[in-house]
Amino acid sequence: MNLINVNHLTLGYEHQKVIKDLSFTVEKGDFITIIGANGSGKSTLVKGLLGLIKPMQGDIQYHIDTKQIGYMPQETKIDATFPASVEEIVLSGTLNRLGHRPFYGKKERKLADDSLALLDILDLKKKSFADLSGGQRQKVLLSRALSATRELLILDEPSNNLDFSSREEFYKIIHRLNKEEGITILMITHDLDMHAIAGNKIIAFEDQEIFVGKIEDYRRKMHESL
Ligand SMILES: Nc1ncnc2c1ncn2[C@@H]1O[C@H](COP(=O)(O)OP(=O)(O)OP(=O)(O)O)[C@@H](O)[C@H]1O
Repeated sequence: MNLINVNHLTLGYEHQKVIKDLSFTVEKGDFITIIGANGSGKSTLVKGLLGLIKPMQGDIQYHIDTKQIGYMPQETKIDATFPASVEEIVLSGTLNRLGHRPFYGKKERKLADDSLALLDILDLKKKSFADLSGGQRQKVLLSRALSATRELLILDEPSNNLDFSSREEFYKIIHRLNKEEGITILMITHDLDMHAIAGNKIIAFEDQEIFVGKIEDYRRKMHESL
């Protein structure tokens, strides 16, 4: 089942085209890794998928309620000294579900608790975000995205700033969410270690072209070009 169809998409800013004629599909259960050098267009693609910038050419067709797309930004884009508790941050993931109600209800609180429990960090609920380690903060931000949706998550460099073991743990969690919870994942990563690149599909921004395909085909291509 296709969740998103990207058709001949060209994206960019004013007169600069960053992504040209890109086509791919996001199917339910996919785990798509997005790699590429700094400035190659990864975040631009995510902005396009989130509807924050409009296609210059081509289009994106959604076969999913766009409210069911959860986004986890780079941790560096969040002020770590932001004076909020873990609970408040994770609850804010449910804002889209509130509609016209001004306050969080029982349902939202349960969802936030469930999301924390899913990542085994319910014990952090009352802590201040500012007091957490980098790895814990990433999990809190992932819990917030899970409070928004269990359908499709877009993760922007979730392993940024994490030490080796926290990174390994984080990748394991994301894989579990994909395999066991059936959550479709699109993940930007800077981690070019082929072992870290996992999932079933890859979008690789290269010098002259964008490779879209299966991870094993990408591995083979890289191997052949050595
Ligand atoms: N708001 C903007 N206005 C104009 N140009 C932009 C804007 N955001 C990004 N760009 C340009 O678009 C190109 C792609 O940037 P983008 O942020 O998508 O790259 P990226 O692959 O995500 O990089 P990084 O790995 O550093 O996050 C770059 O040349 C960048 O300067």
